[in-house]
Amino acid sequence: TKTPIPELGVDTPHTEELRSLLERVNDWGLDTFRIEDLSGQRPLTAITYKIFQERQLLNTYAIEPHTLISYLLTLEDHYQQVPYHNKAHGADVCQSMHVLLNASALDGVFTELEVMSAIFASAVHDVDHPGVTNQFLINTKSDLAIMYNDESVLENHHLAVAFKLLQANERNIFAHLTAKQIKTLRKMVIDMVLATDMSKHMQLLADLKTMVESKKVTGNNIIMLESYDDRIQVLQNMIHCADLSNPTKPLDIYIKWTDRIMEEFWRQGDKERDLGLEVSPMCDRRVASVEKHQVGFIEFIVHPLWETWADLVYPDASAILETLEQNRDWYQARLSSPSSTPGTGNLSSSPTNTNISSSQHQ
Ligand SMILES: COc1ccc(C2=NN(C3CCN(c4ncnc5ccsc45)CC3)C(=O)[C@@H]3CC=CC[C@H]23)cc1OCc1ccccc1C(F)(F)F
Ligand SMILES: [Mg+2]
Ligand SMILES: [Zn+2]
Repeated sequence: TKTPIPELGVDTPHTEELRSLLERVNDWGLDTFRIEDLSGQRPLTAITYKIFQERQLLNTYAIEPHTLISYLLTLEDHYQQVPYHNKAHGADVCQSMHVLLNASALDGVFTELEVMSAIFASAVHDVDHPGVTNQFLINTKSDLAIMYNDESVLENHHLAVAFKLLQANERNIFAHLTAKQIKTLRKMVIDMVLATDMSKHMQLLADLKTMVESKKVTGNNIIMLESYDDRIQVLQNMIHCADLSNPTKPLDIYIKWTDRIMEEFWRQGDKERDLGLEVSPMCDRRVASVEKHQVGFIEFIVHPLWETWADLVYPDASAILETLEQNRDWYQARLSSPSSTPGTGNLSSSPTNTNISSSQHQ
């Protein structure tokens, strides 16, 4: 006899409002920040629990609700309180992956196990992120860099933490999977989370372009993926797209993510300065060029990736690509013309030019 689980998996006085917000879990641009506030600071548990229910994964894999909630709450508690790579980002990438999996060009393409692997991988993909880059961990000869020999240090750590948490019986959500299913899920989750290391970006994108050029579809425009390599390559690009989806979201949400990543990189710069290390150019709050970074990020990384993804699943991601291009133009415009109203030094914040410091950092 255990304590009954609340309807939405989390204890909150805002059940009505949270329920209606979670009804929109299938929509691109869901406001994860609002869900964080309404769920008692449990966005990852609330969103992932809703997605598992929505996809009937608890029934398909005989997952006990208590076990899923226990795993999700503990997973969420292992996300660190850093400005960007915190539990809200985990929740956001998980929900974004959920929507990407619903593309009609992918209808019936992935098995239930592959779908659960993708949702799980997204939810865990940045767990225990310390708010500094791989390069910083390597440069400072951190225990993590020593442990993982400078290779995808963060991403290896996220995976190890995620799987370690499964070892407790009360958290083992995969207890009723066969040995073969667990083996397959584990390999796919490892392959997906390792693919979120930005140093793999160029290779991932090159392979995706090759796949688009040789795209094979069925009669009703559904992509055919024969080999494991093809299937995992698409799933790797999906989690990578979800991880790089901030600039494709509604502008007010995108700006909040920008504020958070800037603060996280600037705090790293502060640490580098205090350690007498060379401050990475993108981490120096004294040479703040927020708009320049966003325009560069979209031009060189985000748009090439999303343009290729939009080709693969055409026409499913066209609206997302449209929003990305509008957001790029917005930042571009603020780059060329200084702010119209004098005195508001902060240029990267919301259209109403509110002061950056007013935005909430976790
Ligand atoms: C919402 O905004 C961002 C969200 C996530 C990231 C993330 N960035 N990166 C890397 C950081 C280094 N990168 C580059 N370094 C130098 N020159 C260029 C030129 C174009 S990219 C790039 C490539 C992207 C990560 O590894 C993070 C972890 C995993 C996924 C994505 C995360 C970056 C955001 O804004 C951009 C940015 C912000 C602040 C400073 C610099 C940048 C900058 F534009 F530089 F990225
Ligand atoms: Mg990461
Ligand atoms: Zn991430």
